[in-house]
Amino acid sequence: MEHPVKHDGHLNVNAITNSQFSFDKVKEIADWILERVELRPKIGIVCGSGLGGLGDRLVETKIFPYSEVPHFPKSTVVGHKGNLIFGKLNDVPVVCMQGRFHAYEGYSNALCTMPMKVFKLLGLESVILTCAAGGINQSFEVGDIMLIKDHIAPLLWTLQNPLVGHNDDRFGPRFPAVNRIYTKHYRDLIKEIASEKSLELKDGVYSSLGGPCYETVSELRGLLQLGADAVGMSTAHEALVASYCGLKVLGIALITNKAVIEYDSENYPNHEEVIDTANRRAKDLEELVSEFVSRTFVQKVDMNNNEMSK
Ligand SMILES: O=P(O)(O)O[C@H]1O[C@H](CO)[C@@H](O)[C@H]1O
Ligand code: HPA
Repeated sequence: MEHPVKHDGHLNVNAITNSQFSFDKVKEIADWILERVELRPKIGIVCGSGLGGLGDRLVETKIFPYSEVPHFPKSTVVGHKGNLIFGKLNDVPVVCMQGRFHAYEGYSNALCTMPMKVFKLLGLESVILTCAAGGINQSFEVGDIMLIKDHIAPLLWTLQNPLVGHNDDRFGPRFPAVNRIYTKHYRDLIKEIASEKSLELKDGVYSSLGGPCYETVSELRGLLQLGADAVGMSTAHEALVASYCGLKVLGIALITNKAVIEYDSENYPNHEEVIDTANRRAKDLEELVSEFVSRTFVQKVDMNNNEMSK
């Protein structure tokens, strides 16, 4: 597709636009993968900080370190291993990103969300985004698991939005609606699974800022006023691009620390606590996700059989 903005015969690609990942470039990545893997998963999983154990649960795997995948950058954050894994989770074919890319690593939001476009071209229908987050909601405890029902992402209100730039309709529409990013029937299903497992699931709004610094007390108070329950530095832009690409989205945040909303408190957030909590609580989250994956798959097979018998 012809890019509308040209300068001296070259594409006028700003540092931060989705033009960095044109359809052809994303297709090159997807084709490279498809040539090397036989599995054709419908579900993708992104592992948040310290939550890479989900990837280790896969069997019959084919593992690509990000360094081997064309146009994939390095994962530089502790708790993000940097592997793209194809395999089976609870007998269901999945692709798992064991580690994500963050804007504070120096990557544009277009790059951070590029894997969602790759997922689309791999033929995926859904993505499960997991993340570590600080609990702003004062009733949340460290270790709680929060189902994301919506997000507040101030950076997406600016030209840092990864959809800024030439729109390629093969990915999604120019003006996507974003009031239903986190798929309702996925949220209902995971609540049902959690209740069967007697696991308490909080429901809340995830907010995301750019990082890498944690938030000031006043920023957190502001986010609380806006209706945020948790805060992190990822996920919202991935959810946006996944939904724009037509993927169904499930978002789960592990509350790894309490956001400090008292001035002059002795407490402060730190990545060691984030990783420790994630390691401690990963098992419940992994089991929830595994069960969710097999139930959605079974529902899908049922639906297809019903469709075929009609
Ligand atoms: O969102 P994930 O990748 O889970 O990680 C969260 O944890 C890190 C901060 O401790 C930040 O990267 C924040 O976004
Ligand atoms: N703030 C931002 N990102 C985070 C936090 C936090 O408190 N905890 C985990 N990721």
